[in-house]
Amino acid sequence: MFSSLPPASTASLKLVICFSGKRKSGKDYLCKKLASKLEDQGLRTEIRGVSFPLKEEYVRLHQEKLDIEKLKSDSDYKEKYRKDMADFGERIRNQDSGYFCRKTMEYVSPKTQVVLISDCRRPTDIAYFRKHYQTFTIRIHCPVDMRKKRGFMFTPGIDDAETECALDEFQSWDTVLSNEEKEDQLEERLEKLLTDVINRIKS
Ligand SMILES: Nc1ncnc2c1ncn2[C@@H]1O[C@H](COP(=O)(O)OP(=O)(O)OP(=O)(O)O)[C@@H](O)[C@H]1O
Repeated sequence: MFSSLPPASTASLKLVICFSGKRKSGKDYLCKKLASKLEDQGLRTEIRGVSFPLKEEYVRLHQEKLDIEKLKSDSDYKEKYRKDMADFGERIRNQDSGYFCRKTMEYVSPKTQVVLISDCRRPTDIAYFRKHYQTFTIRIHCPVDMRKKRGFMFTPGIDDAETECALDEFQSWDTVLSNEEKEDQLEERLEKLLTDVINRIKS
């Protein structure tokens, strides 16, 4: 029923950058910053999420009138449906752990050179991208106090679930990036990250 072979439409692709981090650690924020720096270097980028096709299929299969754009944003709306969607994703992943990784790559333009995956949550996500593409993996660290300032509130059943914790003990990141510093320190780290990513593309 499922196939986890990568889609064939990624002819120009040089690198898949995998972001991981706890809720409100700054995955989307840093993903956009890095994408913008890569674009400045003349590279065509695209931000995708493992959860994007999950959300799209969840909406398609459910009778309720869900708003996909609101589900992709940081609103209360997203929080309300997060748990049920996670369970839905789990059922599909149990049959094919690479299903949503492959699905999200199906939407990538053939002209895209660097894909940034904003939300890797499991070792199987990392394993999928490493198996099929040249990758660069990034774990974002951000203290809980700072995450709270950015909108995090511990929610039992979500923040202690596998979707939020499965990569806590994962060790083999290409880099660990702290997102607690002041803006100028972060800028320095992003420039270093950009150099490392470009080197990976050239390797
Ligand atoms: N270094 C930073 N400086 C200023 N604002 C930041 C910084 N990092 C993140 N933010 C802000 O904090 C909030 C949470 O960040 P973001 O949405 O990127 O987190 P996330 O890890 O993608 O969260 P989620 O897991 O819920 O999707 C956003 O409003 C974002 O703009």
